[in-house]
Amino acid sequence: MRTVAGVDSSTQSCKIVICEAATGRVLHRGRALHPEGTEVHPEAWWQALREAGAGLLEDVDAIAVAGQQHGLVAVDDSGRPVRDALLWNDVRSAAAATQLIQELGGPQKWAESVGTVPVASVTISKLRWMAEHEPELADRTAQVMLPHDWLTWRLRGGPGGTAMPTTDRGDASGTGYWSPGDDVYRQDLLALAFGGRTPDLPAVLGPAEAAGHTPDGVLVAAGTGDNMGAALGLGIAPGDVVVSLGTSGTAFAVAEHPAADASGAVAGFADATGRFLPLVCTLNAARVLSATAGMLGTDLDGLDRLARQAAPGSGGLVFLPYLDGERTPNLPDASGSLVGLRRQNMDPANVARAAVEGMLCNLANALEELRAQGIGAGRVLVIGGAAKMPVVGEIAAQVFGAPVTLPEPDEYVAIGAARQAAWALSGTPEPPSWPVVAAREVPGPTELDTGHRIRRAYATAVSTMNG
Ligand SMILES: Nc1ncnc2c1ncn2[C@@H]1O[C@H](COP(=O)(O)OP(=O)(O)O)[C@@H](O)[C@H]1O
Ligand SMILES: O=C(CO)[C@@H](O)[C@H](O)COP(=O)(O)O
Repeated sequence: MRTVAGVDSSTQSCKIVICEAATGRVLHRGRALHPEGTEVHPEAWWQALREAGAGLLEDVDAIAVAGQQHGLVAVDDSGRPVRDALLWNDVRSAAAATQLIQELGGPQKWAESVGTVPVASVTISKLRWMAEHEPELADRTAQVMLPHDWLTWRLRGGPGGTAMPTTDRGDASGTGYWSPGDDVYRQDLLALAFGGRTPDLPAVLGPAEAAGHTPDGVLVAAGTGDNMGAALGLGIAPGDVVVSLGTSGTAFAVAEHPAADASGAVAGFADATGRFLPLVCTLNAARVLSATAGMLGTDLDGLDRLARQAAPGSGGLVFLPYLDGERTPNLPDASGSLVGLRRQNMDPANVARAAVEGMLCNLANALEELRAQGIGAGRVLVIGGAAKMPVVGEIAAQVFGAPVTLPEPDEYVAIGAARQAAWALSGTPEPPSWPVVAAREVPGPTELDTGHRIRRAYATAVSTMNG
């Protein structure tokens, strides 16, 4: 039996699944935590991968890594990182993004050039920040790569070895200097951002192409970004929209054509199959719930119980979930707020429910941004750590005003990476057909008024906050 490993190197942890290559059956799982913070040394991801894969990776036939998108890994001419990686959720590059938009002639130009209008998260904004604030490190930067590129290279020997770094279309599309429409690096934009410097960039591999082999001879597939991995793991159909509630909240769909949204809300990414992955990303999702649970002196099960005790609308409380700033809407310096407190509604149950409603209203707006670009209209699948909380699926249906599909909780990013590894191993034109993911349906609301009321209250609180 041939087996493949899929790695999800996401913000908070590294998760690994070992699957039967022909069928996708998951045989083993591993997990290890990543360090906290928005700056992380890339070797910490490698250590976590080794810890999560201990005793699992020796006998696999192929492996692929799907990683958190956008993180800036800058290395010197010996391949060693010149600083800790700046992650997608590090907002220090917000002003750099604004400068870049102005310098190219506005958001439309960016949307047309690379499908994405820069925000703090995007790699190109981080390069500009580094050029401005750490010019001596920028001068030492010989090559720039992404978290999954680093791990893929590390698997193949990394610094000191003979292998050259690689990436794929999906992850390259989140850099801001690769065009998904034209399939080329935009060296001019790289130079614009990085003070005229043009460090080396990894070769962009096709979907089923292999990056190479580990020193032990295991095939290493191209890998991809974590959201692209989830799309491949779920095997979504045209029209399906995935809402992922991990550290980030994302809403995305597979599309035949690249997106170019000048409003900046929808990022026009590429996917891991040769198509495209228009995506809206929020900075705040699952950790809104863990932080609220902590504040209320309970755990996630306790938060679920409390949220069920409150009525829809949380007695008039609105929780704006911008605890880590926000990316969509683009409010990098925002903080969270609890709006509408009265003596009568000020209890843990209302606060718990308001946190879930607030997180999901932010994602409901993301779904609307996709719809405004003509994307979606089919099933809404909710995945990610926070989807494990039972009340989340119910409130999602209410706030989205539609039925919600809850795939059986699993590591779909890692499964997608494993499927990519099986694809590279098989050499077939299409990915191996793995079984349809088991899912539970939460019916849409019997009346739409309650959901509308919750979303109106949320929109009012947002516009009051924006002055
Ligand atoms: N039962 C649960 N209810 C709510 N949140 C959960 C639950 N289980 C895990 N989480 C949260 O999910 C998050 C991890 O989800 P995951 O999708 O793995 O994120 P990431 O890929 O960003 O690392 C953590 O913030 C964790 O607190
Ligand atoms: O920046 C984005 C998407 O553009 C994030 O979705 C990151 O890819 C991190 O993902 P998670 O760790 O939250 O899964």
